[in-house]
Amino acid sequence: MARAPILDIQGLAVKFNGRRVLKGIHLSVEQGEIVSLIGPNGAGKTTLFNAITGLVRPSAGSVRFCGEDITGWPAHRICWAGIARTFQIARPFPEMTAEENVRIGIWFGKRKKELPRSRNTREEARRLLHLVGLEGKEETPGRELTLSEQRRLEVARALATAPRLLLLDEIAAGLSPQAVSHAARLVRALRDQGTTILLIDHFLNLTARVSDRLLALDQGETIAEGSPAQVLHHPEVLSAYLGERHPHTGSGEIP
Ligand SMILES: Nc1ncnc2c1ncn2[C@@H]1O[C@H](COP(=O)(O)OP(=O)(O)OP(=O)(O)O)[C@@H](O)[C@H]1O
Repeated sequence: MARAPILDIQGLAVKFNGRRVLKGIHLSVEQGEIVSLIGPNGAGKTTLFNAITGLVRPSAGSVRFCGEDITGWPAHRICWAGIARTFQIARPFPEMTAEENVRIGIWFGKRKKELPRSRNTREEARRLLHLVGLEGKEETPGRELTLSEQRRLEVARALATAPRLLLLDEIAAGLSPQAVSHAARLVRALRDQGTTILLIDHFLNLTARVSDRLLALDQGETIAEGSPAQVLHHPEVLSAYLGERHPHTGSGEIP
């Protein structure tokens, strides 16, 4: 029997004040896949993340995770079920050290009791900081980290809840080419360790490098789905980005 997809979204719709912001999205993600959501400003990418993670309640449709219907569950229960996310604007606790920020995630994710006796929360936090490339920054307060480091800290904090599905919101936006390469390596390494990944990548920095599959949204609807090569050359995707006059280049070109 075929295994159920890890994430199965059917006909998902979200309204804000009567305005339809997501209009019946379908998306199925298999265990171990890296899938990117792309689309111009206001397409509905973050709203889709919010609906999956319980921050907004869908007006129609369903979200199933590992075969279980999690539609409308509160955010903390969805996190405990195994879905973690980062936010577009990283907000580490500014006065806490990087290590303390990650330990909070371990406590929140209720994982302490699952850790092997030999590994306490401090060691686990350090392992995760090392994994995201923040070794040497363990004692640095959140407010003193660079933008790129704060994003990596967000990823470590999300990983601290031991997710099976990780949702990464614009982790490569505004980063240097070197930091984008680091983010790409990190995403692939996380997948290789068994985490399924859904990315939002408005600026298309990571899309072609890491994704198995893309879902392109525009004005709350799916306009294309398929391999990066198929979707990035799809006429509706080109026209959605051109219509926006891409903010990266100002020229309307997809970078
Ligand atoms: N809480 C809210 N209340 C009302 N409208 C909202 C709310 N959140 C999002 N919207 C609207 O929903 C639409 C989709 O927004 P969303 O943030 O999901 O787009 P996006 O694709 O993530 O865009 P961006 O790339 O700019 O982050 C936009 O028109 C936005 O103004």
